[in-house]
Amino acid sequence: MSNQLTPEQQQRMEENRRRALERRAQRLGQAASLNRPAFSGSSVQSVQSHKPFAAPVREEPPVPLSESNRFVPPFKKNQSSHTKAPGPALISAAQTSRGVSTAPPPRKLQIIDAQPQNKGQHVNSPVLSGGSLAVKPTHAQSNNAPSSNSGGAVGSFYKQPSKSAPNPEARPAPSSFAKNPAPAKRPAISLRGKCVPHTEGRFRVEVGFHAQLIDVFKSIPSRNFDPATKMWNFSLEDYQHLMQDAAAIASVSLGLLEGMEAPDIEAATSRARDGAPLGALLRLCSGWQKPGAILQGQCVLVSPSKFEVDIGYHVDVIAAFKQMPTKSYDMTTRKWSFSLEDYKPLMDRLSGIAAVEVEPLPRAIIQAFCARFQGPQARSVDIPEADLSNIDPTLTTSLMPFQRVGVNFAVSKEGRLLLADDMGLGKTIQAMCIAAYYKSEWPVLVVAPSSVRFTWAEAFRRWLPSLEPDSINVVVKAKDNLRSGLVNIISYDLLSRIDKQHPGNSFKVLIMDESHFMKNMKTARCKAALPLLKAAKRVVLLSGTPAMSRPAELYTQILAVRPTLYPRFHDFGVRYCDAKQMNWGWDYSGSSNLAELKLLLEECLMLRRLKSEVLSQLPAKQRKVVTITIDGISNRTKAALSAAAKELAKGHRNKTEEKEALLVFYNYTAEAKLQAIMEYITDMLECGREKFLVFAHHKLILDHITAELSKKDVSFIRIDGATPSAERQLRCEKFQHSTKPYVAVLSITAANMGLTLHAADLVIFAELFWNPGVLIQAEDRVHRIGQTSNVNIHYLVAKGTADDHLWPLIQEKMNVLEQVGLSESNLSENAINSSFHSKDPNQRSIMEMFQRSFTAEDDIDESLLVEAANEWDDGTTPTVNNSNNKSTNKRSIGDYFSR
Ligand SMILES: Nc1ncnc2c1ncn2[C@@H]1O[C@H](COP(=O)(O)OP(=O)(O)OP(=O)(O)O)[C@@H](O)[C@H]1O
Repeated sequence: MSNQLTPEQQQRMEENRRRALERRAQRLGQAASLNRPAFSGSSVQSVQSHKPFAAPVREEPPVPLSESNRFVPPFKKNQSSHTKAPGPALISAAQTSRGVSTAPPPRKLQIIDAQPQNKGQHVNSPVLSGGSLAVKPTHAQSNNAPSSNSGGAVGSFYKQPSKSAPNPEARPAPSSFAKNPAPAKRPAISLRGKCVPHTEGRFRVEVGFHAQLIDVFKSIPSRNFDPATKMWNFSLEDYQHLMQDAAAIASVSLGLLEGMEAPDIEAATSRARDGAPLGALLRLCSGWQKPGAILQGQCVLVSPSKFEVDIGYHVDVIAAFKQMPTKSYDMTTRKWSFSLEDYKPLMDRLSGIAAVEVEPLPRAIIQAFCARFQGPQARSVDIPEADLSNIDPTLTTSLMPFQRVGVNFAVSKEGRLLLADDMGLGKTIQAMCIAAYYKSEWPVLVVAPSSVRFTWAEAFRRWLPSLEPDSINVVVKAKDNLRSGLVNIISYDLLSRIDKQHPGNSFKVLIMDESHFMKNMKTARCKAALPLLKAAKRVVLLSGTPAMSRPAELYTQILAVRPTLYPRFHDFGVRYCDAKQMNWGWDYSGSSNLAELKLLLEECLMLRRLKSEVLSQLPAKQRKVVTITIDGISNRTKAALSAAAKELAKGHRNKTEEKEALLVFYNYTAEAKLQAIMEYITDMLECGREKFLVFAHHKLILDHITAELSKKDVSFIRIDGATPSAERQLRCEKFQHSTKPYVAVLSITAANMGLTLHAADLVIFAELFWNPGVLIQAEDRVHRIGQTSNVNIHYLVAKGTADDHLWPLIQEKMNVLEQVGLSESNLSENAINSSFHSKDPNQRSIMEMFQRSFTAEDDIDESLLVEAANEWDDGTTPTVNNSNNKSTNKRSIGDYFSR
């Protein structure tokens, strides 16, 4: 690509430069008129005069503000200092700390650069250049990074630094975290700025251009750039976050916002150690390439406290290794590893060997594990127990020990995490508890696959009974209000049709269920979630399978939780996706350094427990009610369903008629659930459930599922009444031994016994059946000897259908079976769904009718039932009142039961 600028470009640059100079002159003029120092690169502070994070040394006179632009901070803690402040002018941060406020003394963020900027460098030009880094196939690819969008699917999640932006890796690393910077190396602050009140609830940063600072701005969720003033403004919520990140830029000093607490940089950096301050460690991340090197190697983190140097043989390298006190050589892998406390001394030695180039640990790793570089005395602290006393005891007392650990982890990460527990480990209850911990910041938004929206609503009702039922808002139409409830639940698909930019549509607490739905930045789902993620303070991502095939799929989720960890996808891709430059661009489909990635995720944002790890805490069978919706059904089915319900509510002359009416209702229920059932199965597949069983009763449903699976090219077996006995075993074997995703589509009545399918641990009941004994037998196709996991049973239950009556009936009968020891898990404990306990006397009587009609002693001949269902499926709709309106050539349902 040519470096020549066109005359047009040159003219534009010149104009920009002129404008920038004008702006700067204006600022200097304003500053002079306020009788205070201007933000200038020339006002270099004496390095002797301060320590990082010590009380400010630069005394700024009060900034006069008029009454109209007086800023009232939202934090009670400091408000007194303002309300008591005399006169129209606000007192400065320094004065506040000294005189009035009880808050800890605010500190001026002054950062020391190891390598001072060029004197005379203009504040409006990028402070540091990208450097001239050698591009090598393995290590130096990031210097050849593509522009923001070349990150493929994920390149533009949070706006990435543009190609022209200097590479932050190539700049001297900040030393803001140094406790005792070496005096000789202390740098100059080249750019000063300050935070001032903006509109209500926001502040802006008045500062000149600094590429690295712009990167920080762009990583702040609530950022907004005002083109008129050319200034960035942010929500006060992000103040601490921004100031902490800005503090890491050595050459920048930002004045505190009046009335705000000083950012807790000390806490963030207290882990940095004397021997290897973070700044010094971060400096190793840049400038490590050696154009003349003949041997290349790489440092890789291999445990939270150890790193390995992957490099070929070189006598000087081995000599350097041998001098390290914590050295360890693995004879099998032939690799040397060291404790992190030896990282800096070793890297210093290796950098002195001209022929050898060793890629350092990435910046993200250094920041995440900074405490571990301090040596054995500074190993990680236990995660503290979160105070859950303000949360409904129904929820907190039910948490299993590992779930409590999950909540503690989330709180220790300030409500931003990826909870990646194995399926069925209760991510829902943990997420609700985490959200409830931050209840003062509600309303909360839950984004979930559409098939489980109502299940979420039920879960909130069940576990947080103190919530008013009408405070739970399930958004079903694009024009519905997204914030009408305290708890709001919406599907990913609907989200993409709602105006997220609407100021009223942002949430501080966000739960994204099945967050791998966002794995591809290009999808509408991901784009829809983006503005919400940027604005949220607490982000709880839930997924049992955050990445299904490659690490690149994790990127958007990492960015959603920790935007500053890997702000550029390309850097992530080079380290963990084995990025390769092809003719057509970069290929990020590979994987590399996976063990290190796992360590990084676990340290910073991810918690994942496998069933095998917590098996002793789990019941052997875990049943779950999945509330599905039949909203999308045709008017014809809707009308038929309600006619069937009405017919059932009428008195009936005899038992046969009663049964017939019930079965008609049951049959129409099958029709109504068809679409939602398939939607749920599709979601399960998309969530990475590889092998599972789906039981249904109606041929209509079995046919529909198998047809749809064929269309999706998903392998399946089907066993129903028409499957010859010899064939059954073969099909089971096929399912058991297959290594690819497989679904077993089974008839409740024809495949509930005699089959072993324990290669799966998930059973979905697409339909209910009135005989719980049959259901338990069906469940036991996976829950049997040979099963090494606990099994999950999902019952799909649709409101407004026969399920309303069948489900309580099943629950009651299962409880009876459980009491006599015939059902292993207590359904009322594990799968209770209070809204299905109908108090409506009319519904109750229908349920009793079901109970009466299908009691054990009067059990229906299953084959007749199947035949009846088949008849229905064949398109002959039996009439409710068979005596008046009987089909001439087909028997009605009533015929099957009149004996
Ligand atoms: N502490 C608990 N006490 C009682 N029931 C629980 C508890 N934790 C989870 N469950 C039940 O276990 C079932 C599975 O929980 P949940 O659906 O939250 O799992 P999950 O991790 O989200 O699974 P998936 O990844 O399949 O969605 C649900 O019926 C839930 O109510």
